[in-house]
Amino acid sequence: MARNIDLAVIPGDGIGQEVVAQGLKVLSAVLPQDVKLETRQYDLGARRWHETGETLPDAELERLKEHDAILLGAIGDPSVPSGVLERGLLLKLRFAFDHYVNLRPSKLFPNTATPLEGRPDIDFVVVREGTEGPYVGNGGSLRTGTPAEVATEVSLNTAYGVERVVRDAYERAKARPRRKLTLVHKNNVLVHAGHLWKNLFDQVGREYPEVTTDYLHVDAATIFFVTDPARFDVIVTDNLFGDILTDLAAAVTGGIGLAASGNINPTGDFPSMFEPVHGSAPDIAGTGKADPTATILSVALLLRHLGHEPEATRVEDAVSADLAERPAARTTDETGDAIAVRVAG
Ligand SMILES: NC(=O)C1=CN([C@@H]2O[C@H](COP(=O)(O)OP(=O)(O)OC[C@H]3O[C@@H](n4cnc5c(N)ncnc54)[C@H](O)[C@@H]3O)[C@@H](O)[C@H]2O)C=CC1
Ligand SMILES: CC(C)CC(=O)C(=O)O
Ligand SMILES: [Mg+2]
Repeated sequence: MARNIDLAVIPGDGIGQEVVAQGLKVLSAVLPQDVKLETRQYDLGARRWHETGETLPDAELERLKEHDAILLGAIGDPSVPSGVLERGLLLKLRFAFDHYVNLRPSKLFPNTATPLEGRPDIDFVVVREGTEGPYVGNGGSLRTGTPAEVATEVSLNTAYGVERVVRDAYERAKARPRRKLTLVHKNNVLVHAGHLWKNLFDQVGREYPEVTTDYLHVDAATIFFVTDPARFDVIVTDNLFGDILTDLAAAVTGGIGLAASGNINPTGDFPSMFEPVHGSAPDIAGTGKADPTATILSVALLLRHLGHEPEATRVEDAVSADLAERPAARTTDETGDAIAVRVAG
């Protein structure tokens, strides 16, 4: 495997620009001298759309394919109609690069805010399906804008798509000490998609007798995320449920500013993409209040994905140490600097 890293960087919108700068700072600081980091910035997002009407031109998509991985900040801005950039840029990337595993780890770090009593030992990972479900854009509206309007948003679930993500989740569960996998869906109501998921979950599970399994309806899962999150080890779920659950997971494990993610293409046919779970946070953009930790932890996931395990661990340890001593009032830049100093030293 090539030791050098050829990275595409899409800072995007709002705080995306601010947090990605900190992620890159830490990445440069953690890499040993014999690993060369090459980055290419892609100007994609609201500014580009206003100037040219483009979201993600095909030529850029082609060029992005050539990189080892992508680091993304966040996409979306109030000045652009809702969905234009989210669908036309972010989801287009996830679908085009077949990021079918959306990996979202949750850990309760020391000294972080949590509404949970007794600071339980939370360490779970959500494997969110990334290319199907209600996010495929299969829908439309009739009699738009009239009192008789009807709108549909169809959830697409294929045996191919479900089986591969379920199998990935079993593999991850098998490799962890607790070896437990929970399927979250809503198969008491969404019977067509729900039964497809449950049947494949059970079928694939027969190949993993060492993994303990569990099923929860998504509404009940939200209860346990708050009352008993330590019960979870690996969770596998669909695109929409996973999106919602992982914001909740972030809120109970230190805040949205700490939640990292990887959009993984496990086959290696396309570059995987790493980004914080949060969005562009227009309410705090430009204030220096954005916490860059989620992006820095996403850099750790990126390093691990590219085979730089010691460096990934160094970043995670540095974040943990920084959080344990982090002063209350810190700017985005100061947090990036503090973690960069720790990984370098
Ligand atoms: N992956 C992506 O690029 C995502 C993009 N979005 C887009 O971002 C825009 C804003 O979406 P929202 O629903 O407001 O979600 P959001 O995640 O941007 O913000 C929700 C709340 O969390 C806070 N927050 C988010 N990140 C933070 C950080 N690093 N440090 C401190 N506080 C932070 C914000 O200030 C806000 O109060 C929309 O256009 C949305 O579509 C939303 C989620 C993911
Ligand atoms: C903005 C959406 C496309 C996605 C989202 O909220 C997420 O992936 O967490
Ligand atoms: Mg989300």
